[in-house]
Amino acid sequence: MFTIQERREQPDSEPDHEAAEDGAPPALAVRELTVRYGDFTAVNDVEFTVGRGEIYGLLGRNGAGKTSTIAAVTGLLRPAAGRIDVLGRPVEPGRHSAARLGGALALQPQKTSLFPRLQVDETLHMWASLYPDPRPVPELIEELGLADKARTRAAKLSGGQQQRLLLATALVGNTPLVVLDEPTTGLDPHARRDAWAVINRARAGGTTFLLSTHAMEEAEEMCDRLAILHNGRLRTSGTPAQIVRSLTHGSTVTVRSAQEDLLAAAREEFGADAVTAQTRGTTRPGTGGGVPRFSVATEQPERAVAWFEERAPAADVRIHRPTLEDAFLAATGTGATGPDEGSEQ
Ligand SMILES: Nc1ncnc2c1ncn2[C@@H]1O[C@H](COP(=O)(O)OP(=O)(O)OP(=O)(O)O)[C@@H](O)[C@H]1O
Repeated sequence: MFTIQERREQPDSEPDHEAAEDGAPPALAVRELTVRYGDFTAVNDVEFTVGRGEIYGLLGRNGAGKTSTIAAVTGLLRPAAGRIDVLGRPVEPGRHSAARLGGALALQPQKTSLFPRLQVDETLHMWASLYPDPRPVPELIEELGLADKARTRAAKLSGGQQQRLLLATALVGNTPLVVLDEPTTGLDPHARRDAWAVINRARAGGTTFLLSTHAMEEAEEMCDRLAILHNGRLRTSGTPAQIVRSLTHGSTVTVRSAQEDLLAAAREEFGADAVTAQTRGTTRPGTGGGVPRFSVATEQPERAVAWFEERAPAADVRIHRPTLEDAFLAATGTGATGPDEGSEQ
């Protein structure tokens, strides 16, 4: 667990996104946001800021409050409390709030928003007509890999093709801020990477993205910064590397070896506290289950591996570096405590 103080001391701590150097307001500022459904509080005092040209990710377990946050940001629901500014202008909730923001913001619609009888090109022309400065539809159809489906009705697209069409409807507005709710769910690995490339190209052109995702690889690859929501609260935020560092305990080297003195030697070399003997697991043939195992917590895994290679050349030695998924599990597991701890303030 970490504190705000600790995070501030990190050398690559987050830049201040309150305002760009030229004094321009950030793409998105969410302050003290609370969303309630009746008596139930789905989003509780959440704050974050997205700088211009950033890709900012919202992570959280099912029901954590991501979609509710997005709905408030895009003006689709009226928050119980808080303030949301897009490019310095307050979001006023209402059915046409995105349009009222003067084409500043586009939201990827839900699949149910597709008109089943409209063709791909017709769908995109319809969405393009809602914005003051839309992107050319044929160009976007090409970019999203839908050229051979341009004249196909939405109802006849596969699930993944519909997902790509939805991403295209969010991008066709050519807006400074694009909000995507799980943009790559249901896409095959090729299509997912194509979608990432499309998003990255738009970002290179200056577009800012707020996106929610359950895909840790996507969050790590795509997002400049992330916020993890847990039970409606902002649990932590920062760059993926900062979040991994702050919520995990460094690298581990796991060792399997039948060499009898190795465990004792490792305790002497790395310190008894750093070495954890594992209880024997499976003894299925070929799994190595019968061979004693232990792990070494270390900040210098390569040095530890070199030490084992010299000391026990036959040992099976592997490095496990903590991942964003490890950090996510630590932040949102049943043991996760202190929802405010480490929040970006
Ligand atoms: N219209 C609604 N009425 C009542 N409760 C709602 C409504 N919409 C969402 N909730 C509740 O608010 C909480 C947050 O829901 P939300 O959809 O924001 O979560 P999420 O993080 O987007 O989840 P998921 O990853 O499953 O999409 C959940 O407990 C959900 O049941």
